[in-house]
Amino acid sequence: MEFEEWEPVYEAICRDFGYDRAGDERARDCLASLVDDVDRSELSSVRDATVVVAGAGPSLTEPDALERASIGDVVFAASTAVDVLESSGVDVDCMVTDLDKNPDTVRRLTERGTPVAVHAHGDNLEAIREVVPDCDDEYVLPTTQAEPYESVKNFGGFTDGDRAAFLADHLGADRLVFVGWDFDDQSVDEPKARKLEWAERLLYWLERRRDDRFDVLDGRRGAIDTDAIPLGE
Ligand SMILES: Nc1ncnc2c1ncn2[C@@H]1O[C@H](COP(=O)(O)OP(=O)(O)OP(=O)(O)O)[C@@H](O)[C@H]1O
Ligand SMILES: Nc1nc2c(c(=O)[nH]1)N=C(CO)CN2
Ligand SMILES: [Mg+2]
Repeated sequence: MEFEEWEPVYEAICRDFGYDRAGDERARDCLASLVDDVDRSELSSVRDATVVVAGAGPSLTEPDALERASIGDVVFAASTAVDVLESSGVDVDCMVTDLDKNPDTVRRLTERGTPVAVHAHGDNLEAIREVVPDCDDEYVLPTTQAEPYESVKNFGGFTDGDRAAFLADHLGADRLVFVGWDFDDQSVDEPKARKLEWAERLLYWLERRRDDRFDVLDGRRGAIDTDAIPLGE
């Protein structure tokens, strides 16, 4: 996605959460100073593949979610969804994270050669400084929600899970299959519930860009009213 297309959505997110764009840019520049722009061919298997996009909602532990997770050619998992899947015997091909939950998993995956898309934003500068230097940076794919800069890319998306879907789309995935997504999770706090609202809105946007090649677990396809919550206006 070109930054010009993403920017109005980004501005709406910043307004909604009171994020400071300069803070996102500082974290992005720090990440750029830690990770070089190298060719990352290990994700080439995504092209034309069925990609499972795992969120870290409570339903991920249900047997039918784990069964669905094993039907994809490739598995992209957000944050702690990696630990849940791997403890159930489902291997993950790419992790997407802002480093706020399970840094040891991030280190372990890069050391074994599994790419981790590490997101820099205004509230995780310390985590970037702490975790990224310990990783095998050949397997760190640096991302930002601000304008891309040097090695740090912007594929679109906001929360760890929807960024995983935008990344898979960017890499040429054929079908996206969603597991572990609980938009109406009553156990989350208010800021997290608002993040999940954005995730839902952004996945609907992605769905419209992708036509049919989108498969949401619980029949939500097309059920989100974006007129009620305008995107980027
Ligand atoms: N019910 C849910 N609870 C948590 N995450 C969910 C849920 N449903 C889907 N997800 C997806 O799984 C991802 C889990 O990542 P994580 O819990 O680290 O959140 P995050 O995006 O870093 O936001 P936060 O700042 O609130 O932690 C979320 O980003 C979201 O996209
Ligand atoms: N500035 C800022 N940006 C974010 C934040 C956050 O807490 N602060 N959380 C996100 C969820 O992955 C994504 N982006
Ligand atoms: Mg996170």
